[in-house]
Amino acid sequence: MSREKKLREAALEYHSSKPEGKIEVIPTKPHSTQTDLSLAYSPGVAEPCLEIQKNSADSYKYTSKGNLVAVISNGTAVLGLGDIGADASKPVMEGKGLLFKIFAGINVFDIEVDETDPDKFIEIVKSLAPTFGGINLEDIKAPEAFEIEKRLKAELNIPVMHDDQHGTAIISAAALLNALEISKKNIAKVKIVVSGAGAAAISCTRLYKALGASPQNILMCDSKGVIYKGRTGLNDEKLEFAVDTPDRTLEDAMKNSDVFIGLSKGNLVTPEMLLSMNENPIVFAMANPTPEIDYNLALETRKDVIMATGRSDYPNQVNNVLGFPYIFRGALDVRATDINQEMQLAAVKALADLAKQNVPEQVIQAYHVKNMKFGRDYIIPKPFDNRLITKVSMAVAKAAIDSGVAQHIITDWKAYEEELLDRMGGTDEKIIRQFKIKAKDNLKRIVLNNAEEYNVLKAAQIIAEEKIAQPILLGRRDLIEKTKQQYNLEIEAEILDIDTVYTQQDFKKYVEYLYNKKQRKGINSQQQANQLLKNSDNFGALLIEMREADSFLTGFTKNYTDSLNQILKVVDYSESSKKVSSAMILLSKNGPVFIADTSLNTDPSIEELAAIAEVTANFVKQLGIEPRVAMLSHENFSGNSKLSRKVIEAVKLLNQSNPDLIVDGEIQPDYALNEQLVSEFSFSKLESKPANVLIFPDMISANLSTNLAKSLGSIKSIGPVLLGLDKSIHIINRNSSVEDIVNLATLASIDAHVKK
Ligand SMILES: NC(=O)C1=CN([C@@H]2O[C@H](COP(=O)(O)OP(=O)(O)OC[C@H]3O[C@@H](n4cnc5c(N)ncnc54)[C@H](OP(=O)(O)O)[C@@H]3O)[C@@H](O)[C@H]2O)C=CC1
Ligand SMILES: CC(=O)C(=O)O
Ligand SMILES: [Mg+2]
Repeated sequence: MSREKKLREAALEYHSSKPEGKIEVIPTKPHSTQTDLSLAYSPGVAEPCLEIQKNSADSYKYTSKGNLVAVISNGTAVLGLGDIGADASKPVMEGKGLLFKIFAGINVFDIEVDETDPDKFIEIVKSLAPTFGGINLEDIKAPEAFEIEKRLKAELNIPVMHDDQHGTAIISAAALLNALEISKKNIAKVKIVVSGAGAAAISCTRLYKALGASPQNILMCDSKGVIYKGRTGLNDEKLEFAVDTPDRTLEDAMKNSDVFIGLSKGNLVTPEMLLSMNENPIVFAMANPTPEIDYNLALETRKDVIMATGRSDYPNQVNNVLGFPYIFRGALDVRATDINQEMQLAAVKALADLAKQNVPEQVIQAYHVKNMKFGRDYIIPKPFDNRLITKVSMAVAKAAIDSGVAQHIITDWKAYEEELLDRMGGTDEKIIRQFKIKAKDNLKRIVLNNAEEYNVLKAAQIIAEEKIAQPILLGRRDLIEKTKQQYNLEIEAEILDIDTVYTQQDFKKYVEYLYNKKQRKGINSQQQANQLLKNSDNFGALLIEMREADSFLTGFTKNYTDSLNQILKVVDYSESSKKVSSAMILLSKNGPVFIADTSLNTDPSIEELAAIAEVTANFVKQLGIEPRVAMLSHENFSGNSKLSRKVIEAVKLLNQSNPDLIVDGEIQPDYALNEQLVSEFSFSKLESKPANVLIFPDMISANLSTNLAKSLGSIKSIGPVLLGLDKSIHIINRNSSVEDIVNLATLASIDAHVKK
């Protein structure tokens, strides 16, 4: 089956599967009791109605208006499909609604209006306006679109934007600035050919002019060919771009041009036309769904082309999806009365700048590549980049305030940034963010072992860039450099070359230190110490023992206990009064839950169980969280089984050694984690609040339960963290993901704040 046919079938199946379409409405307030209904509806609902009657601005306080946008179309220019009517435009409008929601948390009512007369259409939209915080006009053909937008902007005091005009202009301008930078061309000097003279083309070209493009270097073509001075029957917008030129066709126009902007129809550009352009041509074939020239055909035709389309399935998607969600987010958040040019230019700059920053791991994974970097194939951020919401929306909100169209002034930008991130991310992301904030408080030096591995190197890049810690790369220098080059990674970090470190002058001091410390404890000659330190696990751990760095992360290429056994040869754990154990952190919707011991002590004794609880609780305190420890068993406060009696004895020990620690058991996990259920035990030290530390009676049950929760509950986790050592040393699971390494490094860094 051809690619097109497959896509057609998949798209029809996607839309027709139950429930049909792409959007539903979900209540946001409780609605399960009679009391709830008497508040949601009659009689309670009358109260907010009367408040709004007194002060119409209160509709933002008592209704969802402030976060509700209308996506309105009359179906006259639907994508590049043309005038297919209001009815047929609905899938696109629902699609815009979906994108508004997933990328900016904005609710949308899509409204398809069967009216092509501009005056009547304007009246209809105006009469609907009280429902909405903003209006996104979509797929309305030129020239009517210009008049419709102009009048609605003037006559309504909520933000109105015709997406095909300004959304497209903003994105394509950001991409154009970056493409020009890559091809080392000057916007004021390049010859630009624009195919299309409709809503999108006119508005985009106006913005390029505002950014420095020279009017005499721009040739615009519509369905009848080049728009030249003297051509009859041109509307005002087209007249604005009429130039003196002998060129009459798109083919003529494209000769010796530098930039092609396609906002017209599919397959209008031939390979010959592309070949007639200057060196390093920039081609934005943005018609949807079929570009003016196919992506692959363009690249087969010439290698030096910087190519973009409006589609998701090729690199460089220049599509207004990168704009409208964030532009409206910023505008709604400051209750802007307009979306003006200052706000649009701020969005252009934010987008162009973002493309030059390193790409987050989550985006790289979504596109199944190893790295993306500013260049020919990456001139503009990807839609799944979750930095867009902060970068673009904040820039837009700020520009709205500075240009005087905001009714709500943001002063605490850090808090606004947090609000945006909270709006989009789940609790798990919020928890990780808070850990990162804590780690950044006191920048620690963290040694990352096996740094020649891509995942470790990429994690190091993120750790350095986000200033979570200062990474030191431990591994083979030649391989580290090779991986860096292969994946185009730039990392600011010192390298410790494990292959040459022992040939260096000061290596002796490590050998002597280890020998002096561990003689009579298994290392009884300098030669033995020397040999041990050629192993990177041992060497890394010794660096922390000797305080040459603050934290050590290893384990990527080994199994957990092999790494641990190496480390324990070097660190002084026997002097530690605590139990060496490990904990996993589940990032539940109610906050982090710490589970121990998940990997080391198979069947701990009473004393060991108490010690595991103690080191875990201490670690939780270090993170700034008050530990509430539940000692788990298969029954609640009954002591019927041997297992439960072990747990009860451990609780007693803990009560003696740590009288202030909130700890109790034996209790079942479902009770310990549920506020209502735990309050059944009024005598318990947990005092009606759920626990956040779960100590299992043995390692197997802890390990299996954690895996079960992660798999069935799709809960994210961090860990395991290694507890009970005097130093911050942690072991990642073999082949951990980049995200797992970064998260564990974050906790290791906080651990190092305390363990000096
Ligand atoms: N990638 C993106 O983000 C976006 C892409 N677009 C795409 O841009 C295109 C235009 O959309 P929009 O401006 O809203 O629609 P309009 O209906 O307002 O404009 C369409 C324009 O295309 C011109 N055109 C039609 N056929 C030809 C042809 N054979 N040669 C040259 N020009 C031609 C029309 O010419 P005439 O004036 O003579 O009728 C008209 O100027 C669509 O394909 C749409 O999908 C739009 C918005 C965003
Ligand atoms: C992307 C878009 O809005 C269009 O093609 O019309
Ligand atoms: Mg559109």
